[in-house]
Amino acid sequence: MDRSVTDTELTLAPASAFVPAPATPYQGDIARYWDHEARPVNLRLGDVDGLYHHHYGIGDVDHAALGDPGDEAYEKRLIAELHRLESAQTDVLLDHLGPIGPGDTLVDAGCGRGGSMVMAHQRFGCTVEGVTLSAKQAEFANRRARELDIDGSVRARVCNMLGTPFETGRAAASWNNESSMYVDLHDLFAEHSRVLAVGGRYVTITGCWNPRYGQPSKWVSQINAHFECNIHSRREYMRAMADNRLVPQTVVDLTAATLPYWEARATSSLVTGIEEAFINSYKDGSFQYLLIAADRV
Ligand SMILES: C[S@@+](CC[C@H](N)C(=O)[O-])C[C@H]1O[C@@H](n2cnc3c(N)ncnc32)[C@H](O)[C@@H]1O
Ligand SMILES: CC(C)=CCC/C(C)=C/COP(=O)(O)OP(=O)(O)O
Ligand SMILES: [Mg+2]
Repeated sequence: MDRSVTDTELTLAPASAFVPAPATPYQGDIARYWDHEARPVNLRLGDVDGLYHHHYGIGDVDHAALGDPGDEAYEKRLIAELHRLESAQTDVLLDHLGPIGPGDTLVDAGCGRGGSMVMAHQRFGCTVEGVTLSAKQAEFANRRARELDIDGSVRARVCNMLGTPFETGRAAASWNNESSMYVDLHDLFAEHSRVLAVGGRYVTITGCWNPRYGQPSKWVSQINAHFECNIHSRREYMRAMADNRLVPQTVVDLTAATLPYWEARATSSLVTGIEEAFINSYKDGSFQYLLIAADRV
């Protein structure tokens, strides 16, 4: 396992005070990437209701709510609509966590600015522990939790998801929301398997390349270069889960459900230039947007 800090160090330090050294030079690059990230497509969407996401949306665009593209307020409505679809994505992930009660603890591996953690706490009343490589993201998530007065239940730490300080066998559920493409899947699932209670639930929503296409397409390579990540194949997910006592219970292909989000986003003023790669790779079958829910057995 790839540990960068000891349990004792994390127990003694307040959540935000201690920033461990990255376990690898790559992780240092990723920490810097997210420390400096401030794209309007993320901040302006988060400003809609204070839930800040770094993942994509699913579901149909409500064209009636959007109204006439010629209207002055159209762009504002489009931003609200894209944000609604991103929160809908989190809702679907949470739907697959199983029965969670207020006494339970959940783990968000690669928690970003914490939008999914807040939504999980608001739905279940439970404790949510998040980890991110970025000190800026952890500070942001913890500040939002304080503003919402839920900092007793929702906490982000700067920590490598491959070596967390969480107790073995305690978490009722854990997830990766678009964060598994930054790590080796065998190392990742070994750590989820360790922290989860037997019978606990693991859920990921992820983009993966489709082995039926053959190899990663040029669009998939473009997405990797854009985000400095390393998208895995669907087959790798299944194999690494099977090797780590995670048995897929549900696999949902969300590819068709995410296309309306991308097509709407491509028309907005907040485009980042990566929209074409997502749309083309989803359409040519080389890339899939999947939810996998697995039981820890
Ligand atoms: C695309 S963002 C997703 C954020 C969040 N899950 C969401 O849905 O808004 C990827 C996140 O993974 C985190 N990450 C990448 N590699 C990591 C690692 N080895 N340990 C912890 N976090 C990691 C990044 O710091 C970032 O917060
Ligand atoms: C599905 C895949 C392959 C995801 C890669 C991980 C990633 C960068 C997700 C979105 O983050 P973001 O919300 O910061 O990105 P953007 O700025 O494009 O909205
Ligand atoms: Mg985004």
